[in-house]
Amino acid sequence: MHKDIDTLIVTPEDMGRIDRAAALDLSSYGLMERAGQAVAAAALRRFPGALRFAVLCGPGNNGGDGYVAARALQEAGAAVAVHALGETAALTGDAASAFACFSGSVAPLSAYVPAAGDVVIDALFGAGLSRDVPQAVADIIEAVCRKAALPVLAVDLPSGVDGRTGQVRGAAFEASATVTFMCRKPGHLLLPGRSLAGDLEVFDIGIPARLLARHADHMRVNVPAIWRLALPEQEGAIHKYGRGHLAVFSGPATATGAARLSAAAGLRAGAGLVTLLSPREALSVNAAHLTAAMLKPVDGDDDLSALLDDARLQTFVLGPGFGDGARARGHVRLLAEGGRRLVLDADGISAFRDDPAALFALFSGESPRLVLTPHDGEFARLFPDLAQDGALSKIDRARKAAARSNGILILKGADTVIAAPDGRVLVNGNAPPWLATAGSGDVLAGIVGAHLAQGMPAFEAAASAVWRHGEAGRIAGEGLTAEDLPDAIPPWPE
Ligand SMILES: NC(=O)C1=CN([C@@H]2O[C@H](COP(=O)(O)OP(=O)(O)OC[C@H]3O[C@@H](n4cnc5c(N)ncnc54)[C@H](OP(=O)(O)O)[C@@H]3O)[C@@H](O)[C@H]2O)[C@H](O)CC1
Ligand SMILES: [K+]
Repeated sequence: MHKDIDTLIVTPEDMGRIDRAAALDLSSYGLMERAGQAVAAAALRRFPGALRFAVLCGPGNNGGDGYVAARALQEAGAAVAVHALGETAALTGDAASAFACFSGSVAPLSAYVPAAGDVVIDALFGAGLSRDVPQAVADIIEAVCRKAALPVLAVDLPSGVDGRTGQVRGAAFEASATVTFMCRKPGHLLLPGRSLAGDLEVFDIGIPARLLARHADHMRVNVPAIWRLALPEQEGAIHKYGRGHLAVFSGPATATGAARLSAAAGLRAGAGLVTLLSPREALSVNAAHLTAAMLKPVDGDDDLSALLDDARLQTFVLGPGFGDGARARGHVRLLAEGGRRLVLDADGISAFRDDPAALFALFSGESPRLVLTPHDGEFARLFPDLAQDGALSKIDRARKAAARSNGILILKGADTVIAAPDGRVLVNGNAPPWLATAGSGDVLAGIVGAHLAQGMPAFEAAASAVWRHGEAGRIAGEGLTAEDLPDAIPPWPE
């Protein structure tokens, strides 16, 4: 995968390892000093009208960053009130040094009374939050965010947001902005953490990139640089079969629209040919609405078997509006045994709810050629134990599900996660909120199918599809319907 550290996502645990490795060569207090200075600079830049900065400092190194920021703000001539959670005498290591360098007074957290004109610098907990916040902190959060509605600048993470999962531990600040260090953490990208962090600034405190790359797991933000090298050939492949042939299964006559949305998206996303495989009873309704896509009758496994004699048909989308679970299972078996690539969505996923292992067995053992596109509810049907395990982050869930199914997982949502069986994970961030509309998932399945049909490896096909789908949502704009999305699919990024 691409090496740039700007896209790297690092868990708090890995960041701790990286800090310890960095401390062998660099002063760890130097890192804290730069972190705290960056927070003070962001505070002055973002809140020029602040009457006072209320710096709330916790018992660990997040609090240490707070003491450095408080000193820097004071030196800049700003009014500062510092409040500490717990005994400052109990501070150790770098946090104790940062506290010792701060010459102003420090009052207990409980004595903080939010005042109009205050900007709160939240340095209570960062990467080290290990359980629900204490009641005293929940009370302060309530007073600051709800009652006084003061602006908050969070140090590393809004206190209460779990950096590994993005989940709220008891209560969490809602920050206008967050300054984090070196790399984004999962909690900055996964909901609800992403929306609680506000504007995110990633500040380089001087940890060498080689340490980050060596100690980080394979998690990144989904940006074009990651899959650009896997894009299909743009020139030369003139023949339309050269751009791949995608086949999309239609549902019954009463539910054909979803598959047509997938088919339209597949054409727009670059498949040379798209064929809709329709039950005979739905042929006329499909024919009435199709222009560029072709149409073939498929009622049962015999029809499909005959079709699979055509070696040009390598890529299929099954699920949008499909309905019939038993038929879906039969088709999926034939496609798997025929070595085909498959995007399994919606009803295609639900068809395996009683025996997910049967699905995984069909696609085991080779490089992935199954792409699963569940939302949370569909995910729970195939992976009930993972869905119920509250300790897992969305990243963990997608990664474990990919390993179990030997498929690429697109775990959908406003914070869609894409995972491969080999452990690579991407978190998507370009989807506008209005993309969550009926039929949007059918369009995504069609784009993935088109990318697979053009010969992209499954992980890159999925990741680039999620990205283009997000861009299409942005381009189509607020108020879009799913019908608007295929035409808004952008060309490949430069
Ligand atoms: N490279 C970097 O990114 C740098 C980051 N820095 C900053 O350091 C923090 C992480 O510091 P750490 O000391 O590991 O963790 P915290 O300060 O976030 O919190 C640990 C202390 O908080 C206590 N704790 C944890 N959860 C709770 C809770 N729910 N209630 C009460 N107390 C809690 C914990 O106590 P334990 O009893 O669990 O031991 C600790 O006392 C990072 O976020 C950055 O801000 C550095 O500046 C250097 C570089
Ligand atoms: K914080």
